Amino acid sequence: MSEPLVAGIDSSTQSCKVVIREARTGRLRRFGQAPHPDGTEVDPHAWWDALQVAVATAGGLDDVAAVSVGGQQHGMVVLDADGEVIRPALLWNDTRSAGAAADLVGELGHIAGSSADDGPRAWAQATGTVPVASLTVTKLRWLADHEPEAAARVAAVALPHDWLTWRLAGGGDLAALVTDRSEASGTGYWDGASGRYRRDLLALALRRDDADDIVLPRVLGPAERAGTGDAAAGLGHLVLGPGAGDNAAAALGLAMGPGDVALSIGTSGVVSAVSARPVQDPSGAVTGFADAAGAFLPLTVTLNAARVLNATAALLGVDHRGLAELALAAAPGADGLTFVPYLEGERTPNLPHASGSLLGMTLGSTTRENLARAAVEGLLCGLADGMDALREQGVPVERVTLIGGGARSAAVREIAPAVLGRTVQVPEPGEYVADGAGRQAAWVLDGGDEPPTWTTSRVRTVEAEPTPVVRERYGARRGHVVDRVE
Ligand SMILES: Nc1ncnc2c1ncn2[C@@H]1O[C@H](COP(=O)(O)OP(=O)(O)O)[C@@H](O)[C@H]1O
Ligand SMILES: O=C(CO)[C@@H](O)[C@H](O)COP(=O)(O)O
Repeated sequence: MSEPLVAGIDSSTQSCKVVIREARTGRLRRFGQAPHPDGTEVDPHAWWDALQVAVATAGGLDDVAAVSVGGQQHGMVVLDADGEVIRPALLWNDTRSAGAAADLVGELGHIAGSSADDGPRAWAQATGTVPVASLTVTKLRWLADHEPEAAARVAAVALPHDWLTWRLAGGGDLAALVTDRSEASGTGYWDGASGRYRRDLLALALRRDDADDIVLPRVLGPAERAGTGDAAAGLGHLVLGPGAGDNAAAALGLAMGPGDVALSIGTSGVVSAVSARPVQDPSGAVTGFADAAGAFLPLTVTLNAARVLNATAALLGVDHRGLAELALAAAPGADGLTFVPYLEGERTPNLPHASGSLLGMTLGSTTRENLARAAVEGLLCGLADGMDALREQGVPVERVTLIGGGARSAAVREIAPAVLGRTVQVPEPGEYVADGAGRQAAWVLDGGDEPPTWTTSRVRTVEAEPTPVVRERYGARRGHVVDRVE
């Protein structure tokens, strides 16, 4: 009998990736990818179209037994009573709901305590996370305030991966929408500690008294079947997994355990760790999300990661390889140049209106090499701050693994251990989110208590002389940015 195959999908910010692997061993059979449109507001049908192209490029799903979808977190997909998308989705990196986030934090402070100042603690206790513009709950408040007619039509709220799983199953009935713990925990209206939706917070956000009638996706367990594919589309043979948020899927793909920390350099910069207990950080630096295996995944996220490299390479007129060569040709610390990379505003620290800054420019330091190095060091400093925040929450940091598109840069790989002041594990370049989704699909198919053990990729350990001065300077200078001109 031939080996059953599973597919893992990563519907990420910039593209859709599909890996097809053997269910038992994890051996890679096929891969496909298709781009997503640019922008922080995207019609979900564009993700569906990209998924079709990526699947076709990966040789189709005819011989595949099970599939799970991992995806960018938090995006607001609002559906009307007929299951139609009401407006383009607002993505995790869309900062227009920053004011709504501040309003919601203050309002829960008044409800739970005596003043707006009690808000951060109240939210951390209620949902594990203090809302910022990235979270779905703040996007719903923005909708209620700016497009009230659309808000009044909302019959269901889904996230990108929930909506894609639902479409794979044929769509139709809103009651068929499902999600998993990791994604529910990123909405801002689900309490990871109790495993329950907080419909009072949904009602608060949408300013609707009838929020109990709004369909929220059923939250499935880590290896619970989400049903089967759409028979009318020839997908009836497919078992569907619950899927997961991208960071939780990556944790499955890397088989992370306690002490493991993933540093993902995609559109977002993410520092995440598996934790047996929920984390509630009233400072808002660490979000108390859940993972895809029944535990928790506290993480910190920056809005500025791989695209900082893209922008710097474009400015210098080089490709990724050229940028890495320039950065590695400069001395550590870039002769005193510091690049605070808040090009898209920032989420951690919560500075949605900030712009980036280049500080410490002198006639001597203003070179192409130093600019390239400062860009790499700047984005890594943001991640190093995130790692410190995790530690402050008692999360152990023992092994650090570098993943995401930015990890393909030799400069990022070589400079990361210097900035972080510790060795870094670099697995072979790969699609660890899609792999994690695939591993979940294999787990659902197998039905065991644990996900199958897959052969892991070769891992290189990268060391470097620590350069603490880089973080010291960054720490002293990151407060000197100005707001963007709107
Ligand atoms: N060799 C490289 N050096 C630096 N950045 C790279 C390299 N290869 C890919 N990237 C960047 O990685 C990003 C895509 O990474 P990915 O993790 O897939 O992002 P996302 O999950 O946000 O869609 C793109 O911005 C791309 O330019
Ligand atoms: O907002 C978060 C996590 O809270 C981001 O990690 C998004 O989930 C997008 O991830 P990428 O597409 O950049 O990998």
